[in-house]
Amino acid sequence: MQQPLRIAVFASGNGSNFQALADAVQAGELDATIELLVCDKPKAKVVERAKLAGVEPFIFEPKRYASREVYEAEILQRLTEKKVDLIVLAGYMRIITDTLVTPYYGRMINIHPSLLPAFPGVNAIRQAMELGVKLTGVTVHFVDGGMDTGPIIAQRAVEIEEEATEASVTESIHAVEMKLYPQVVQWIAKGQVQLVERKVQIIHS
Ligand SMILES: Nc1nc2c(c(=O)[nH]1)N[C@@H](CN(C=O)c1ccc(C(=O)N[C@@H](CCC(=O)O)C(=O)O)cc1)CN2
Ligand SMILES: NCC(=O)N[C@@H]1O[C@H](COP(=O)([O-])[O-])[C@@H](O)[C@H]1O
Repeated sequence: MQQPLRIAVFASGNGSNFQALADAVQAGELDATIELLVCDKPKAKVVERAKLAGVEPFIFEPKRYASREVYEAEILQRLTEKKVDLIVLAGYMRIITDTLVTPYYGRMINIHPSLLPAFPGVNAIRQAMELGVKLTGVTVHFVDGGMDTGPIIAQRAVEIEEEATEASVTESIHAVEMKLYPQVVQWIAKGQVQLVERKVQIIHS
């Protein structure tokens, strides 16, 4: 009997993706345990969601640390104590340094609200709307030292209708994310995701 995947979710905001993962675990649809929520914003709604879900929070304030590397070293210690297998970035709005990328390369993923490599970084939906693209979407990728440059695991397209607004596109993208992210984490939990150099192969049973 395979042990559940031990994951840590990193988030900075509302936490709808965290909630989708926690709900999937609760519903028996995700063979994982959420061992830790790491959050850089003490007042973020995701902290409340974690408490309601019984997930231990590790909340930190970057400005209280000498550097990114210092707070990431403290986070790494907690991840090691918790024997975390996979880091899941879910709206975590901090650039991650090699302090975490090096030990967790191939075991750290991110969800991004565009079809990378288009529109990396923050405000991806606004970037897409301002450029007038007709198709955007969602990308789940492994995290490397670059910004949204890691090997792509899965993508889903979202059409931008004529009368669409940033709010309506955000709603459509969130709906896709909340379905896709738990699916991808379950593929990883079942050993169905293989990273070969910079290409990702999904083994569908
Ligand atoms: N090494 C990596 N770190 C992160 C990645 C990644 O692919 N590689 N993805 C991001 C998520 N992200 C966009 O997808 C992103 C998050 C944050 C920023 C950013 O500039 N953050 C500022 C602080 C913003 C704030 O004060 O709230 C910063 O870190 O100085 C850009 C892109 C997660 N990390
Ligand atoms: N650059 C990363 C980025 O923009 N991530 C995006 O932040 C949102 C978090 O929502 P949530 O807090 O409700 O899960 C999600 O849409 C995610 O794709």
